[in-house]
Amino acid sequence: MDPRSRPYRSVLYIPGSKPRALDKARSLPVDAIIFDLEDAVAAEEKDSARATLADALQQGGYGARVRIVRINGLDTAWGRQDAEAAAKMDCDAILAPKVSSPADLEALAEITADRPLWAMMETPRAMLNAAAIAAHPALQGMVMGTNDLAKDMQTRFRADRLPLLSGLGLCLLAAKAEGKVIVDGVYNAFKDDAGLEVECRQGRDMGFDGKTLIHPAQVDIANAAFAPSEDEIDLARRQIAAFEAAEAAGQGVAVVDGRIVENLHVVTAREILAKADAIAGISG
Ligand SMILES: CC(C)(COP(=O)(O)OP(=O)(O)OC[C@H]1O[C@@H](n2cnc3c(N)ncnc32)[C@H](O)[C@@H]1OP(=O)(O)O)[C@@H](O)C(=O)NCCC(=O)NCCSC(=O)C[C@H](O)C(=O)O
Ligand SMILES: [Mg+2]
Repeated sequence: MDPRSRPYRSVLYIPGSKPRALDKARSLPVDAIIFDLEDAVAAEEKDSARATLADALQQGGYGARVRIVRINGLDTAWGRQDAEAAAKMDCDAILAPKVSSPADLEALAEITADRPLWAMMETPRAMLNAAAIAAHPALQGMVMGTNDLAKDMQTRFRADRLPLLSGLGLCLLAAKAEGKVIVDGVYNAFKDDAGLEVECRQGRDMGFDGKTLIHPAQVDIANAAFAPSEDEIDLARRQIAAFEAAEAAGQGVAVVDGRIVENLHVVTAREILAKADAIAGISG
């Protein structure tokens, strides 16, 4: 299946070291899960987390949720063992942290062979190399790592994310140019629903496929923000009908709600309906 035809509205990080959270995720309405061996796992738990995670994935029960395993970097004490173990796990993709160039993906692919790869985009160099990273043939998707990016850029937190926008934009352009999935970074204040909603809306407006999350309480907000709204679905249907009627009458342009509708708008309208169908398919 084309990875871009699946919804990625909500992508929840779960520490690979926490059996209770690993179990809870089996019943959460998330589109994808990042099973984390990196930052969410303490150094002394790295080895046991690898085994705990392999067991949980082998037990299964994650349904249609896309299962992505985030390993430690190959430049750490745990990276190589993580990569070898992840290549054997029952998962859909392996996520490499702090990717800065296609060479990082190449080094991982030598260990993980034909497993699909995702890249954490979270260093200033990754922003500058985004196009080359997105073009790597093994790469399926990008995840913005806005915490690490903010750290490396020495930015201050701003609700409008102004300091991060150039990096977010570069990665979006790169992913879209290569037809790869791209999901936005996390919102750390997991009890601040209003702030999360604002950031989800910004991410959706910018073109992200969804948002990475750290807590189950964030899931419904992301699912709603990244799904087509009833109004968008209704407009898409009316645009398609109006354009087909215009075409049948020998015209190349229709007008709906006072705005022109051309072939390119119909492409967008069909994508909206396809996404709504895909969401209904996994929710129903
Ligand atoms: C943030 C947390 C530490 C909060 O944990 P906790 O205090 O246990 O929360 P609750 O008591 O409210 O939990 C209620 C129940 O929900 C389960 N739970 C909590 N978090 C998750 C989760 N992420 N996935 C699944 N289930 C979860 C608890 O087990 C409770 O269940 P139950 O007892 O059965 O009711 C915690 O949420 C947490 O650890 N979150 C993940 C943090 C994480 O993954 N961080 C790393 C990723 S972020 C990052 O690195 C981004 C990037 O690299 C960058 O640079 O930006
Ligand atoms: Mg990070």
